[in-house]
Amino acid sequence: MDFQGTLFEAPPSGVRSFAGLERRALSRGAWVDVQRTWLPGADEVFAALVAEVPWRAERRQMYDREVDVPRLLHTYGVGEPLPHPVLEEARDALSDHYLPELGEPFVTAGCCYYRDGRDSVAWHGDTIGRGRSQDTLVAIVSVGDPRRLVLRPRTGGESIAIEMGHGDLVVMGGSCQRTWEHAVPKVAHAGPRISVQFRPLNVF
Ligand SMILES: O=C(O)CCC(=O)C(=O)O
Ligand SMILES: [Fe+2]
Repeated sequence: MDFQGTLFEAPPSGVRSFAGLERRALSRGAWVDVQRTWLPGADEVFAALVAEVPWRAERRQMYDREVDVPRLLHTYGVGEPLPHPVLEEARDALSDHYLPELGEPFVTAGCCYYRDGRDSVAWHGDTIGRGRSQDTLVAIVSVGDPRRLVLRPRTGGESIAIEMGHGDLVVMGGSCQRTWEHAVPKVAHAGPRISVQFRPLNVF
């Protein structure tokens, strides 16, 4: 390798490049796409999200008591500006790239803040709304410490795990929300991680 070689290396790909996207077909028409280190400026995006998202803790009823949902949340609805311009570019690039399959744009951005390894989300599908009955896509951009996204078929069977690292893109597609479930399990040690999930209209 001569010195000049490094001068001609490809620049960081940015959100318009899906060249490294890898699709993994799951059963029953579900699939996941993974593109590592996709989001440029992931450090800056992480800092902007920590500082600017109006994070709220949710409570939910668990048997006879109310408990904290173990992560902080905020959702940006249709037309609401996102806390960093790169996230808007990312959403628009995803809308363009997946248009042939999805047939509509991504319009909302759900944000989740996992403060440490005790924060998590239990097994679920994003089935409030159309995900219950129709194929759809949910695109996740992850920043901060890596955490595992685990997926399992609803009918039973082996689960798979995908590590979501700083700047990675993971897209769940096809029947994934209704035929599979996903979770982010607790771990003994983890620093903060923020997930941004882009969804089309009426998918939650
Ligand atoms: O943390 C993640 O990336 C996944 C979050 C998730 O599945 C959800 O909020 O529906
Ligand atoms: Fe989900």
